[in-house]
Amino acid sequence: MTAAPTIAIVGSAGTYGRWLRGFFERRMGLRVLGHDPGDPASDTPEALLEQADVLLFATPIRQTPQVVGDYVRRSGGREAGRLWLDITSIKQAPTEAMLRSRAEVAGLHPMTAPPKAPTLKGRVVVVCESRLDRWRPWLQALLDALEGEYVYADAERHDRMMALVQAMVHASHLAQAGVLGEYAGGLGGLDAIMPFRSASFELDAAIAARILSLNPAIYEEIQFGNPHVAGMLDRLLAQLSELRGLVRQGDDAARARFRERFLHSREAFGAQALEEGSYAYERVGYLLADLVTRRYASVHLPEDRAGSLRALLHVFERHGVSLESIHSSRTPAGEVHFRIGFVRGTEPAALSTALTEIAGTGLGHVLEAG
Ligand SMILES: NC(=O)C1=CN([C@@H]2O[C@H](COP(=O)(O)OP(=O)(O)OC[C@H]3O[C@@H](n4cnc5c(N)ncnc54)[C@H](O)[C@@H]3O)[C@@H](O)[C@H]2O)C=CC1
Ligand SMILES: O=C(O)C(=O)Cc1ccc(O)cc1
Repeated sequence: MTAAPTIAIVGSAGTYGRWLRGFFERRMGLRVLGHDPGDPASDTPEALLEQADVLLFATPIRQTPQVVGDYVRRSGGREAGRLWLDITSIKQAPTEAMLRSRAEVAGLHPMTAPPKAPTLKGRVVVVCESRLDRWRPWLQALLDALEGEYVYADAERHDRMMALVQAMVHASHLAQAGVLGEYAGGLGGLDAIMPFRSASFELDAAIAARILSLNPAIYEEIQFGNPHVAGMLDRLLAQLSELRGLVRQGDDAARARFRERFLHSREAFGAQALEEGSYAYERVGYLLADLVTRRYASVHLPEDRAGSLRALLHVFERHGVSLESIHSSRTPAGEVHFRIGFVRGTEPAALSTALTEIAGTGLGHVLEAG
């Protein structure tokens, strides 16, 4: 084990492979090799096995156990004393395949698509520590550098959890997307439905849209590649069937049964989870409401120093422009920017002068204004 190991990424041209290369090179200052059939200029598998201390599999879920098996064969024992990692969304089969090598083994599962930020700060990462010894301190250094929120589980427990955390959520939103598609003819599609939205509908539609925008192979495999999913779908379907039966029955007994079930689920959640979840929902509701503000500006403050936000706000104050909301988030480069909403009736000329002054003095970069 070395303090600055050479990393090799299998699947280096993929979405996560590219993000990870940037992370290892820029944030950890490590040498990175990579192989990907999609990138003819990438290194050969043999170069990876010959030169790398850490091998990381970032390959499609369905292929990963087979790809790992291929590397076990090619490596032929050279992997002893090295570390093999994977980031597959399903853990059991890839982990079993990696354990057939002589390498130390850990599985990581970032619960997010590669973010636009340079690290996984604030994002949950599941860690399956399968066979760790001398690489444990370096793995910890990697986790520290990634800045994630870590939860530990063995591969089997991970997959059971994912049947709920991912497969159930995806399945129910895909079902919603299907129903919305079927209703589109009669009601005019999502464009016609959205003006009637509740915050819940907006969030659910956003989740469905997100699922439908990302790599379909991942969503397919999260359903089809996890042995715990079929049982979860049975339960989901049973719950919906029972509800449908009660609604069709429609009498007081059915309503009583509905209330009973409702109360039962409330108890199962527990008072604290209900309170926290409801509060989280309210906060998101305020955020969504702020985002529909007619007049807004997104501003990046290039000077990361105490007082620069105050200086920015002072410009609005001097031009008589009142703020309605202010939120911060990250640009694709990982820089913080502020989205500022202005009160109804804001004078467009005053706002425009203020924004011109902000850009002109270099106080802030105005990324977007409306
Ligand atoms: N994209 C996401 O949102 C997340 C992905 N993951 C996991 O990360 C892994 C990779 O996902 P993505 O980067 O999104 O997929 P991707 O499809 O963008 O990338 C996979 C890459 O692997 C390459 N590949 C296929 N067979 C190979 C082989 N034999 N040797 C070397 N490379 C090979 C492909 O050419 C492709 O470039 C998956 O296991 C997925 O479950 C985990 C969390 C989130
Ligand atoms: O960021 C999102 O929308 C996702 O939920 C993406 C995602 C896809 C697969 C994973 O295993 C984890 C996260």
